[in-house]
Amino acid sequence: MNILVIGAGAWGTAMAISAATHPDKRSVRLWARDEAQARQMQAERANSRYLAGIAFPDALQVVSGDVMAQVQEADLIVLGTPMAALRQWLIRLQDCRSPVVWLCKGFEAVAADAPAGSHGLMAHEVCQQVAPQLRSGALSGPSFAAEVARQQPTALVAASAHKDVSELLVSAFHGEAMRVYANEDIVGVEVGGAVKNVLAIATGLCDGLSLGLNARAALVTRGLAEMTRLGVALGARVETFMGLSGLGDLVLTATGDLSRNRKVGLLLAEGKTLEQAVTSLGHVAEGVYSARTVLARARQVGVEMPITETVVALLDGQLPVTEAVQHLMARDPRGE
Ligand SMILES: NC(=O)C1=CN([C@@H]2O[C@H](COP(=O)(O)OP(=O)(O)OC[C@H]3O[C@@H](n4cnc5c(N)ncnc54)[C@H](O)[C@@H]3O)[C@@H](O)[C@H]2O)C=CC1
Ligand SMILES: O=C(CO)COP(=O)(O)O
Repeated sequence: MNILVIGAGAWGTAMAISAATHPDKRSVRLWARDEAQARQMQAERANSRYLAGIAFPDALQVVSGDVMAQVQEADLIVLGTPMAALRQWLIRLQDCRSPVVWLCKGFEAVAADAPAGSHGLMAHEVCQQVAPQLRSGALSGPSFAAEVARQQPTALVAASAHKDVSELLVSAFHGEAMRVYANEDIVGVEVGGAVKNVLAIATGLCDGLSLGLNARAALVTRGLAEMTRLGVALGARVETFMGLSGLGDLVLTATGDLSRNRKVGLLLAEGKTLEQAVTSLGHVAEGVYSARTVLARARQVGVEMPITETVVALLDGQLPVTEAVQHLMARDPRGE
């Protein structure tokens, strides 16, 4: 199988390493848009900017330049870019004959001053809009790039409306260190992947303010409830939220110190501005860009998401960090 990964950040690189170490021989190319970065990776046989200290396997080739020539030769195209670049890539790849899958977890961003009622889309909705003929899907689930790149055991979920696409994803990545489960519920998988990032900002804040383990467990549990409410209202299945891309990724991201979204919350608790927090990461934290859209979509379908609402107020500078918890605790009592 010939796999092309587009986007050489932490996650694209980790998944390219994972596919290239698969016991069944694969040819894996990792395409970087920055030619200087590609040359450096070729020389060092590592991605020192995004995944320092992890050597590339022999079957991984780093490429740059004319991407469409690379696309022609691929049996599977994996988009490893952030959500913000997804739309432009799907437009470029709309006539592609091979399946295209994405790794990004988020909803399209909306500007703070966007007209009321405007909202961004989930990745599969963007695909339906700009490239409906593509055979496409998403790969998601609890997975820190550094652990996947070091071949530490990981389980992912392959979501697609096309059975042959999820089967291809399973055969591309399922191996000794990685299990890949298929799931037809792409709405549930994408809602889980996007909302857990927003909730991880909240738990980072909670832990940074030393509010305790009880508070963190409450945020994770009530966060799962609001994620599930939104997903079901958008057409997802409840069970998906008990799976890898729901509870699994929420627990990982909300409690794991490798998470960039959690780190944003920790940095805000330290008194950093949002800009300082985001700049210091050196990687994308999708929750920062998705939170407003998650809330807009929730309001549109009449779903309450108090934790997300609090995170949005914080990110928009409408609520001081120290008042965020009182904001949540002051809510009227209700049934669980
Ligand atoms: N890092 C992780 O552990 C995981 C990340 N993800 C998701 O994967 C996505 C990417 O995350 P990371 O790789 O960690 O981000 P990153 O910040 O480490 O790297 C992003 C990469 O995308 C490239 N890029 C940006 N715009 C591009 C464009 N238009 N064309 C081509 N390349 C472009 C950047 O140059 C950079 O190499 C995010 O949506 C993230 O939520 C999902 C699972 C795990
Ligand atoms: O999606 C991830 C783990 O599954 C990575 O989370 P962060 O983007 O918060 O690092």
